[in-house]
Amino acid sequence: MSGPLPKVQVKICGINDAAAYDAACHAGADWVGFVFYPPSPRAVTPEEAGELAARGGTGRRPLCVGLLVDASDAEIGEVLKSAPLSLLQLHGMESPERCAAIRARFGLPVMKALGIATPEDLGLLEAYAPAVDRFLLDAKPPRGAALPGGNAASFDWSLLAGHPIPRPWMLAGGLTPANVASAIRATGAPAVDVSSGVERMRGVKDPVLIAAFVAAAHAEQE
Ligand SMILES: O=C(O)c1ccccc1NCC(=O)[C@H](O)[C@H](O)COP(=O)(O)O
Repeated sequence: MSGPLPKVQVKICGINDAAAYDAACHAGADWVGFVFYPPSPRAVTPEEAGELAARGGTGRRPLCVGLLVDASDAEIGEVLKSAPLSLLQLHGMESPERCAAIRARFGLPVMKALGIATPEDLGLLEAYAPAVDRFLLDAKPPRGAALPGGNAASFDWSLLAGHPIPRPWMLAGGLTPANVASAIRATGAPAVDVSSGVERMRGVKDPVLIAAFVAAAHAEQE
């Protein structure tokens, strides 16, 4: 017996104000991402993330993802005192051993972000697989970029064609309401992640673009 195919899941990353949080809830996003990386224009404090996640709303509540960049145990512990996270997104140079240690210490699932530019980059998947619960496949930061992610850069999606990915995963990097459907069709991504593509200016989310992105992704099926 076969039922309807599952919808592609959506994460809206870099939520930093109430309008964006409410728009993500209302649109039916599956996850919202909070950036705990002070140099980012999207950064929030753990307390701000906790307040946003506690907002009521008419829509379904998305799960909260904490984005961390080479954070220490002490920093992660501070974040978890205030922010109710369901998933830790590690977006720095964390090794497989560090990912495993964070997962064991904090008892939360870990999603490792990997920058993809060549077929060799996909070779890292096997090394990380035992240490993580999920992958986020993103573009590498452009030369000279100030941030390790959230740069509106995409990678060559054809690199993923026919390549087994040994954990659940999300596609990220340069996605927008206009290109997310083609990205899903080209890669078979079961989930997608966006930040810049739903902003009206760097660091400022646009509720209309959030709604358009979620609708375009949810119109696709795995
Ligand atoms: O968004 C940031 O400011 C950021 C800072 C440091 C590390 C990662 C960061 N963002 C990651 C993301 O928002 C996404 O997971 C991904 O890179 C896609 O971003 P975009 O291309 O802007 O949609």
